[in-house]
Amino acid sequence: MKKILLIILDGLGDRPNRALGNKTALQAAFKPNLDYLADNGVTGLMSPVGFGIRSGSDTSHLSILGYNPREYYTGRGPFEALGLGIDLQPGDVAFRANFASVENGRVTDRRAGRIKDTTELSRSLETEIDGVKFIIKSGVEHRAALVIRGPNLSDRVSETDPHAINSDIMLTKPLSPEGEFTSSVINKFLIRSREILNNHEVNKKRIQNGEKPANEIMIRGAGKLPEMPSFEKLYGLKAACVSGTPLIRGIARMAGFDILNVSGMTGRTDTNYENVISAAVDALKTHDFVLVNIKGTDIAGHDRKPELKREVIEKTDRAMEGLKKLLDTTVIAVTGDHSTPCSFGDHTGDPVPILISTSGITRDYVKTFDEASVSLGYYKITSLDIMPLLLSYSDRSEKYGA
Ligand SMILES: O=C(O)[C@@H](CO)OP(=O)(O)O
Repeated sequence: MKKILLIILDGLGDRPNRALGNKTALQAAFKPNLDYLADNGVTGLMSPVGFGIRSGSDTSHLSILGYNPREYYTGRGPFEALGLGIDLQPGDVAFRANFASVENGRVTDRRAGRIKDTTELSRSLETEIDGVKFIIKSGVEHRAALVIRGPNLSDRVSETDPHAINSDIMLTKPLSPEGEFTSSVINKFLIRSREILNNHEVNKKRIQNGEKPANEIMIRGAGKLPEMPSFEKLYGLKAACVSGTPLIRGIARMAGFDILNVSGMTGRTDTNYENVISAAVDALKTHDFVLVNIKGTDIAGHDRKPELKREVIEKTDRAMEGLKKLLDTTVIAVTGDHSTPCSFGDHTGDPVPILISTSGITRDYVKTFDEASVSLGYYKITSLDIMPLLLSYSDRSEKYGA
């Protein structure tokens, strides 16, 4: 039986970009190590969740790990909260929150200039209103998690993220009668937060320095704690997660993974790629399955920066130099969780390249790892097919039938 290393470059898939000579970032990148693995493996295109679905990183990662989101997904919020170390309790409602910039009642930046640190801002917003406790914890850049705790709370409330700039700021609405109390108490919190954030020293300083203020908190992905069987129970695999992204850490925590901390791992484009990959290689000594998530590709896609996306791919590739040596004992798979084309600036339903490499595998004829090349590869699959394939290539599958 072999070990399994699954490396996910977040938002990897792309479309041809004029700035890169009509190539995708993968096509334009110098990536000898990814190409080596593709050449010495099988490749193909993988559609996250299903063909043409514009999945989020939450539903796609769940499905890649074999948890059908249609069965287990209750919203993004609980995973963000768990990933930030909040001990979510049954009855809590959790949200993903963005610190955003607002001018004259309109959102000018959904990410407040990718602000570096919102810890002080989050601290200033914690409160209790009408018997409901508001717990807010900062994540990487503009990201945060909001958890509300109290009796009779419902996740049947609308989001306040317009997902577009120049849109009016929003309040929540109940999505059904059971969401009425929750919506009204959240709106009190949001109105109070605007006041606090607009007068906060951090924002005054940002404006003085010519930076956008983080003066609005927008929420989305309401959900309660999901119930999921552990990864070990599902597959008999002891698993570890190497990711600087709280959402991914939260999904892995829910699945019972060991969550590793790595020096220099930031969850941004400036992460220490060498440390991330070598921590994963180390973890293979003590674990059967290691999941790595590299977030930089998705950040570059959202920010419409094809050169940056190419750079993230090249840095990841360089850090992967030593992986060839593992192929006798390990199945190595590389893919994305969805496409974030730089030309679109958001997730699309385009399929993502996938490679699976290990010694002794029957190779296909593909020699380079990019969207067009792997379309000639062996597989056209959805994310729900990945775990059965990894189990089979690592000689861990149970026989189906007698
Ligand atoms: O967290 C993120 O990186 C993205 C989703 O991929 O969300 P947002 O657009 O709110 O930054």
